[in-house]
Amino acid sequence: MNYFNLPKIDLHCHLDGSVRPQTIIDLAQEQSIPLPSQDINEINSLMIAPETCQNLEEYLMRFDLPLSVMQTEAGIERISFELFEDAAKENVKYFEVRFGPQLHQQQGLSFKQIISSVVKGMQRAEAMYDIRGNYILSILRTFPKDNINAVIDAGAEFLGKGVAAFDLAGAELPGFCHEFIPYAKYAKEKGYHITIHAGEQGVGQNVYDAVSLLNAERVGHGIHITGHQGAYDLVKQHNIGLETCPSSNIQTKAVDKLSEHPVKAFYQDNLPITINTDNRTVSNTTMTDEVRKVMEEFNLSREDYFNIYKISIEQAFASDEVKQHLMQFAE
Ligand SMILES: O=c1[nH]cnc2c1ncn2[C@@H]1O[C@H](CO)[C@@H](O)[C@H]1O
Ligand SMILES: [Zn+2]
Repeated sequence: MNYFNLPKIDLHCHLDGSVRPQTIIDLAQEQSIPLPSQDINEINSLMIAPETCQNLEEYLMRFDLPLSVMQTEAGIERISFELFEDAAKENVKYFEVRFGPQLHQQQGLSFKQIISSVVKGMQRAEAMYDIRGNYILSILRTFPKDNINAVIDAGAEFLGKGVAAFDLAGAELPGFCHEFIPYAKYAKEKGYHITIHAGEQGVGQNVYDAVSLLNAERVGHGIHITGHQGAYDLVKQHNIGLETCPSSNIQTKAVDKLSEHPVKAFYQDNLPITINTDNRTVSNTTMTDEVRKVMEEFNLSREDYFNIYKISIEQAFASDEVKQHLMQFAE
C-alpha cells in the first residue's frame, strides 16, 4: 500500500517537538542564540529522543533546544507554517497541533502575541496547501497555575478562528486531574473542546478522572486503560477518542515494543482510536511512518485504514464544513 498517498488526519502533534533542525540553526543565527553545534546532523541527533530514553521525563528534556528559538513572533509563525507545510506534503488533510503558550514567554511575548503567531503560520499554510487545521492550547501540568486562566482568555478570542481545544501536558503524576477541575471547567464554559494527556505512563485511573472530572472528549495516548476496567468502560461508553502515538509510546517506555501496543485490540473492540505522530522531530516520525508501522505490524487492511480515518473525522475538533470536506477523501 502507498502510505504516503493515503489521505491522513493527525490529531495529536506538538509544535515544539516537531521543528525542522535547519530552522533551529537559521533562527538561532538570526536571534544570536548560541547552539551546541552548527552541524545539522548534530542538531538533529540532539533533538531526537534516544533509544536509551527511560521514561517520559527524559523524553521531555528534548524540548529545551527548540523552545530556545520559539520566543519571537516571527520564529513561532515560521515554525507553525513549516509544520503545516511538512504535513500537507505527506497528504495530511486535517491537522490539530498543540503547544504550551506558557513556554514561549522567555522574552516577554504576551499570550495573545504567541497564539496569534501560531495561527498566522497555520493560515499561511492553509492558503497554500490542501490542509486544514486547528490549534490546541496545552497547559503544562508542572507549571504554576496562576496564569492558566490568562491563557484560556487569550485563546478564547481565536475559538472558531484557529484555536479549538484545551489540553494538559507534561509529566504525568497519579491523580493530577483533581488539581485542574476549575481550569477545565472555565475552558469548557468559554467554548473550548477538551482533550487531556492521560494514561500514557501507566495510570489508567487518570483517564477515568480526565473524563469524569475534566469532561475530556478525547485523551492523549490513554493506552493504560488496559489495566483499569472502569476507565476502559467509561471510554467505551462515552466514545472518548484515543489519540494513540505508537512511536512516542515506545520511546517513553509506555510500551516495550510495537507488538505490545494495544491499538489493534482497542480497534477490534470498537474503541474510537486514532493514529498520530506526537512529536515529528523528537520521535523522528511522520504520519506516513506511523500509519505504515501500525498497518504492517497489525496486518490492517485498506478498509480498516479508512475506518480509522473516519473515526478521526468524527473525533476531530473541526467544523461541520471541514468534516464534510474530509469525507470526500474517504473510501
Ligand atoms: O507525549 C507527551 N506527553 C506529555 N507531554 C508531552 C508529550 N510530548 C510533548 N509534551 C509536552 O508538551 C509541551 C507542549 O507542546 C512540550 O514542551 C512537552 O513538554
Ligand atoms: Zn503529546
